[in-house]
Amino acid sequence: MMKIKIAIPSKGRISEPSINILEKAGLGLIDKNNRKLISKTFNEDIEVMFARASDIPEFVNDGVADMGITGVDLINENEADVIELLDLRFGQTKLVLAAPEESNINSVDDITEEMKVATEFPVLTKKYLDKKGLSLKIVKLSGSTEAAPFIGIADLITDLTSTGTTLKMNHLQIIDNILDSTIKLIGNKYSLKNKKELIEAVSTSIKGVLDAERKKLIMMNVKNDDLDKVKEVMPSMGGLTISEVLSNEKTVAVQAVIDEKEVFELVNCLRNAGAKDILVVPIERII
Ligand SMILES: Nc1ncnc2c1ncn2[C@@H]1O[C@H](COP(=O)(O)OP(=O)(O)OP(=O)(O)O)[C@@H](O)[C@H]1O
Ligand SMILES: O=P(O)(O)OC[C@H]1O[C@H](OP(=O)(O)OP(=O)(O)O)[C@H](O)[C@@H]1O
Ligand SMILES: [Mg+2]
Repeated sequence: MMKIKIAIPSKGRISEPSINILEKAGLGLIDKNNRKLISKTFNEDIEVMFARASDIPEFVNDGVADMGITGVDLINENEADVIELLDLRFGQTKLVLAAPEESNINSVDDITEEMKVATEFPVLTKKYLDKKGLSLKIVKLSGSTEAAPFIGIADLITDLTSTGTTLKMNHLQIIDNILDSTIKLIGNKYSLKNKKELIEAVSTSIKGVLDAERKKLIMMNVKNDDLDKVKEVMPSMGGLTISEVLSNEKTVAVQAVIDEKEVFELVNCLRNAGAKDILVVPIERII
């Protein structure tokens, strides 16, 4: 019987969201708390392997794992030849080139060849510098890159930023954008052929979770006399389900899937149109 392994980050900021999305997709982890490297899931053909986010691109490239969850920054830094299956819509960040605010580097044009750049991303940084026709020395670090200019080991850095707080706290300013990154579900090229069905099943389930995140199920009771008014204010997407409620007054139950952005306004309109017992319910998956 075919089995697949999905590599997910064992720690760090993208570990928990990765586990959550698998759980919502129906792939709850059975051994997630006992520090095992491999966990079974609710599906006996699908296992999860815990790894560092930075190792996952290579593991999926090499087929150690059939699928994986990791960032675009790390996929590109490792030059992994993997298939991108889904954008998981979290971990938005940018790789930027930055210099001390109090320096005379205000744009790429101010960079000179004797300068050094510190980074956790030497491959992406080298490619970027090559494109700009610059051949600076790259100092490879494995964290706290923002401190490099102030301890005198580099003039510039490239690092990830999302809120911008870390750059600001370290008195650094952005000189250029190098890469936009989010977290992706990726697949091994060969597994995608040999284990197509299982991989597609995982991918479809996770896509269902993502689709559901922005939707709500809305349910209400409506007297027959008010039904036309209610129908008028409901958005047409996907159609309404209308079923008879057994009660003295002629009443129906109406339900529909709506965009979460519409909820606030719609609930008010529905009340004014005569809807009663309005329920707004989260949806786990839409397949
Ligand atoms: N500040 C950030 N905001 C959003 N996403 C980020 C940020 N920093 C990193 N990421 C994304 O998270 C991925 C994993 O980061 P990383 O492995 O560094 O985990 P971490 O949470 O920073 O833990 P660690 O303490 O091990 O560095 C990165 O490759 C990147 O895609
Ligand atoms: O723009 P911000 O929201 O401030 O985020 C940027 C910071 O987040 C990451 O560091 P992380 O917290 O992962 O620490 P690390 O350097 O130990 O990886 C990144 O390396 C930056 O330092
Ligand atoms: Mg980090």
